[in-house]
Amino acid sequence: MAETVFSLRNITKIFPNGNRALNGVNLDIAAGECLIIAGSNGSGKTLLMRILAGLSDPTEGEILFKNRPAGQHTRELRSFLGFVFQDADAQMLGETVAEDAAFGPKNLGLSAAGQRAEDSLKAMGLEDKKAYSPRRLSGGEKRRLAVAGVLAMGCETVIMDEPFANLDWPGVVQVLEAIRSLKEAGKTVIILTHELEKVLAMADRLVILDKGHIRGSGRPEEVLDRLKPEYGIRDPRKSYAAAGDCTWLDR
Ligand SMILES: Nc1ncnc2c1ncn2[C@@H]1O[C@H](COP(=O)(O)OP(=O)(O)OP(=O)(O)O)[C@@H](O)[C@H]1O
Repeated sequence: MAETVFSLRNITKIFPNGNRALNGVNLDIAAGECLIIAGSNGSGKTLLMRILAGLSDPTEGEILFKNRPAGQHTRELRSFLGFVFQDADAQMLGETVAEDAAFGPKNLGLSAAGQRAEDSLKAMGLEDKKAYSPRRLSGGEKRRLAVAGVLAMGCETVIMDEPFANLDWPGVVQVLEAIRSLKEAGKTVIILTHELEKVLAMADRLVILDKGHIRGSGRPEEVLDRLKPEYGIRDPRKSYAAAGDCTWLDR
């Protein structure tokens, strides 16, 4: 059994306006697993991962990083956990692709930031675009650049928030290739999405989040067998064509 790297214990988030966005969420994440957290818009996926990354505080609950309270290890956590945000443009900080990939390791004060950037750009198939402005990259390339940036920091865990948003098919394939290389490198990969059909084949485990509650967690097929229409997740094993598959439509 792989080592548990993160444990979220009883995480609850209540906003000042009374919105209970997360309700007693318990989740363990094992080293090297590829976990998909699926949920409809507003189910709490991003918030849960922002809390895991220390970017937002829970109202209640505890986050353990390697069995120790995460708050006491903020620096180690910063270089362990990389977040690829939904808006790839907001994450780009360099004038060139090479500069952008080197930004993270430089910021962490790591040695050989340029070499680290170069290696990670190669791993993401972007070595030919080093001199480009990041703005000139395609959507899929931008996401790969964001992954290269977290790899250059030496992150062992990569969270990807809606990595397929606004991508055409070649872009989707590029991101899937990036996920495959992360898996092959033994990284822990957490993917937040409502587009299960694109990425389910990569998953070791599927977690369903709905209105801030975990409704299922386990082997993808088993979790899908217990999907309820109100979770707002489409079972990717069903066809798009049959009206009978659209269980949430009034018939
Ligand atoms: N400052 C805030 N005040 C009140 N509610 C908030 C605030 N910020 C976020 N929320 C709520 O928290 C809930 C969870 O949002 P979150 O962004 O985590 O959803 P998500 O599952 O990632 O959705 P999406 O797929 O749209 O990105 C939403 O209902 C959102 O409206």
